[in-house]
Amino acid sequence: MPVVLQAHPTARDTAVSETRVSAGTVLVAVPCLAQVLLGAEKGRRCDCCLTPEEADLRLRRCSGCGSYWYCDAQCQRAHWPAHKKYCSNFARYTSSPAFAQLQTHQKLDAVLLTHLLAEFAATDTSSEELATFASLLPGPVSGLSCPPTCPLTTSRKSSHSASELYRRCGNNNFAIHSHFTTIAHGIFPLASRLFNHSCLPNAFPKYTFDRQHRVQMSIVAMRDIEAGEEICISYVDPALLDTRQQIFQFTYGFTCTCPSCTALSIIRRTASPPPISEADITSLSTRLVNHVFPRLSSSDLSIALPSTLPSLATLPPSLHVALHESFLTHLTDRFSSASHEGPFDVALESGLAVLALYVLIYPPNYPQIGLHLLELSKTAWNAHVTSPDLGPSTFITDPVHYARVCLDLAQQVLRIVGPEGDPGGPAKELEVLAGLLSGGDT
Ligand SMILES: C[S@@+](CC[C@H](N)C(=O)[O-])C[C@H]1O[C@@H](n2cnc3c(N)ncnc32)[C@H](O)[C@@H]1O
Repeated sequence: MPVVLQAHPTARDTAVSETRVSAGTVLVAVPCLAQVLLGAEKGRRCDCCLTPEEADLRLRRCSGCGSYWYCDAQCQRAHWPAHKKYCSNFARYTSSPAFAQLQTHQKLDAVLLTHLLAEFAATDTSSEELATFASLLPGPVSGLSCPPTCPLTTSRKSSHSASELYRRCGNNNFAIHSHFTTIAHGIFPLASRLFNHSCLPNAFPKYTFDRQHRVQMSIVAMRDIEAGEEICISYVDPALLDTRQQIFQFTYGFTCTCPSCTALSIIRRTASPPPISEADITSLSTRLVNHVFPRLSSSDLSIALPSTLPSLATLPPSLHVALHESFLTHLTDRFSSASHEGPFDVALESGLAVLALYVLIYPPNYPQIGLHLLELSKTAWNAHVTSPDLGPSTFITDPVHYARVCLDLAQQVLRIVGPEGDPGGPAKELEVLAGLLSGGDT
């Protein structure tokens, strides 16, 4: 493992790279200690390895509780040492008034904590994973009231109380995603022990599911990292420009001082209110695109993604209003409502403005940039197929060329994170689109 811990002035420790690593390198791969599926995924994925039900995989239900599903006997056996601690009590627990009155996110927390307590009851106390979890920094709120957990059928007393473990759940809890959409929450003690947060991270956690390794998190370098450089991941979506600092304080107990947060705090002191009228949003979008992609012209629409970060600190004051979360929301709404059925000139122009904002907010190669480039490429292809004449207002005169440029960039960005989550997804879409764009129909 090319990662070592070093003392950090405010965060106890931080992970540092021991050697130079290149973009795409898996820095560490760690197992999941306990996980809980989101409600919408329950019964659709194996509770042990998170593999989704497919035509050739019918999940089997636990006959003891009727609430857990497995690929097969192998997954059920792997889950059983912990699951048997709450299996016979689980149905009574979830229908109890104490559980029923919890909000959805509290129910998830309560079941995750139950799973964690069952792991502690089922596993040898000398387990490194459990010891690492127990040694994690607790969250900021000390008098946190622990949600009701399912009573365990065990006589063995854990040396850790539920409330002690619960204090470590909030700030050491990862959203497990497939194709960059959350499907479950999980505890990965070693990753929690190692990685601090930055809104401009140089690494990204991806998840893979299989029966052999169950659920695994891999921390991937998103760019080349020098020996001695701190390795950080982002705990929240950096695009939460207005709210992320509150989340850090409330959930994690720190104030983020990364270059992006420092620049934002200065910008916020003078920025005007966000634009509301359609005309103001359109004018701001155009100025933003011209600033981020100065080489973009109507004759050659090759988008050049800046290879070094266009810093928020050097954003002209006239563009500071673009950094309100509501502006990004306006643009993404405009893009998604027009990108399937048109008008395509609106979709392509608002989509380019979203890309300009993403390039400012996210670090180079962040998957959201690649996913958005894929959407832009699909939109340009749809425009070519359904409305070959985009009309005089659009600056994109050759949608097929534009689709190719966006596809190439999307491939470059998404290749760095590599295969993750379920089969299919963006990797498959890239392949299909590449096939269409290389066909004779252009
Ligand atoms: C998942 S742990 C990270 C590992 C931790 N540094 C350690 O030594 O165990 C999360 C906690 O680390 C601290 N932390 C993480 N990122 C930080 C940052 N950028 N600045 C200050 N504290 C941070 C906070 O206390 C947070 O609740």
